[in-house]
Amino acid sequence: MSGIFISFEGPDGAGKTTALKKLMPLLQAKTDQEIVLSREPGGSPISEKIRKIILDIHDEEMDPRTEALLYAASRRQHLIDVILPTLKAGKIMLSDRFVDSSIAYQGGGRQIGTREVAAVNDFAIDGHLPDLTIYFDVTPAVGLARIKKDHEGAMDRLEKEAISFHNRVYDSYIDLLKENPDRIKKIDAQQSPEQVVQDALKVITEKFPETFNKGE
Ligand SMILES: Nc1ncnc2c1ncn2[C@@H]1O[C@H](COP(=O)(O)OP(=O)(O)OP(=O)(O)O)[C@@H](O)[C@H]1O
Ligand SMILES: Cc1cn([C@H]2C[C@H](O)[C@@H](COP(=O)(O)O)O2)c(=O)[nH]c1=O
Repeated sequence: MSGIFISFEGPDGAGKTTALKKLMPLLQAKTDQEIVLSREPGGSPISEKIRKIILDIHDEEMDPRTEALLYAASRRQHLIDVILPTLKAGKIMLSDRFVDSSIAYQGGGRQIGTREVAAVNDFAIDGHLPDLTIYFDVTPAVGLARIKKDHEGAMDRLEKEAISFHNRVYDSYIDLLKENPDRIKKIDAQQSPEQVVQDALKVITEKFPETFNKGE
């Protein structure tokens, strides 16, 4: 039995974390394969340590390329510690963010360049791309308003960036969607939380009908 790797992407405040919590039990009810949920940056002990450095609001002077390398390093360790063992065991891996986040945030947002950031990440991921990526589409204005309402006083270093940064991230995601129509599927994340979960469930079960076939 081979595993399935699904990543979840979107601008800050898109609602991925909220949706994943509700999606997990719904998906698990449709398959006998175990589902593992993780996140980036982080997801394993070393990667979580790197996460703290990257998102620390006091690291104002962090160079953009240092930031890109840290995200890639965190990703590499997460891949080795969690993603590959999960897939090798025939389980289903759900990751809240993966390589597309680096292309959008560091490539586009930080203006390092998508090819440059992809090259660094090629070294880190060694060809291991998700089988499916669900992109939560929300405008930066809506996403940031949600975050401000939720935890304005505890916003991280990336969330605190200017709206121009978040607009570039958004534009890069749209480019990624156009460039990867088979792998990346968009859902409207400005709908109600319940509808967002239903749409994500539909995309996943339609893509892998033989895996998510319980209770049909
Ligand atoms: N569909 C929705 N409509 C309105 N508010 C939502 C919706 N989904 C999530 N939210 C709210 O938006 C905020 C951000 O949601 P969440 O943390 O799930 O987003 P996220 O994609 O994980 O963000 P980030 O990547 O920035 O951590 C939370 O306060 C959450 O309750
Ligand atoms: C993986 C990854 C993430 N980011 C950014 C995106 C968010 O602003 C934070 C992560 O916080 P979250 O609340 O866990 O979503 O980091 C990035 O810039 N590059 C990446 O590769």
